[in-house]
Amino acid sequence: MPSAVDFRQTLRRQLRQARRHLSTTEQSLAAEALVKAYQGLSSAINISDGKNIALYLTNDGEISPHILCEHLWSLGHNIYLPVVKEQSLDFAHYTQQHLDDDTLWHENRFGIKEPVDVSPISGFEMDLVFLPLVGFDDQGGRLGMGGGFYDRTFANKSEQAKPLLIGLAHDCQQVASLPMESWDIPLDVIMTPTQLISITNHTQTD
Ligand SMILES: Nc1nc2c(c(=O)[nH]1)N(C=O)[C@@H](CNc1ccc(C(=O)N[C@@H](CCC(=O)O)C(=O)O)cc1)CN2
Ligand SMILES: Nc1ncnc2c1ncn2[C@@H]1O[C@H](COP(=O)(O)OP(=O)(O)OP(=O)(O)O)[C@@H](O)[C@H]1O
Repeated sequence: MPSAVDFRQTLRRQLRQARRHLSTTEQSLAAEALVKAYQGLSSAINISDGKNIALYLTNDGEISPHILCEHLWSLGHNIYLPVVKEQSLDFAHYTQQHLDDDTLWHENRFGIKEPVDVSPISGFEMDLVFLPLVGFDDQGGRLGMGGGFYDRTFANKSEQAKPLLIGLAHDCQQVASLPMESWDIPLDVIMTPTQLISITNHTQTD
């Protein structure tokens, strides 16, 4: 019988392939649809101005938060991107200046760009964290790239405490049920181009 680890690896390979095979048009429409999904979220919970919000730069066919990012900047939120440490993540401030200045960036060991920031801050200083993912289920289960970075970063988070963890995904990344491991931190919300799935009870972010 295949082990749970083998099962996660097989699923990871299949779901990564599925998202990489989406067309450029499908990717653009999906990125745009996230703004609508976010508007649904912010009308359901109270997200006041000037929040600290973590996004990510798209990689390997992930749904792109770049249009959502422009929207959040326009609302006056502070945007952060993950910075890979040894085994977990800190978050670096990301501003519109980064869009046209290559010197403000460097590449991490996975070839993903990170803002150069001498004092990135802890994930617990975020109000909302949008997480990339490979697979999800409707119970808040998340399968990531396999590094355990987000799980370690939020390992001591109690339910209800900030930040609100929101998985972003294409619809083709949904699976019926993911086997949860002891270290897996469940998502509070999942946003796809067509769904806003709320797992925990949250009425506001402050
Ligand atoms: N866009 C994005 N940023 C992210 C993550 C992510 O999943 N997506 N992470 C989520 O934790 C962290 C980085 N973890 C990652 C783990 C593996 C790979 C990856 O592409 N692995 C390749 C091998 C690349 C290499 O070693 O050079 C692979 O498995 O094919 C990327 C990011 C922080 N930033
Ligand atoms: N809190 C933790 N403490 C110690 N090890 C952990 C913790 N969280 C995860 N790990 C380890 O990280 C490894 C990868 O975990 P997992 O497969 O759940 O990563 P992932 O969620 O897919 O990755 P990512 O969050 O980077 O996208 C596991 O082998 C697990 O042992």
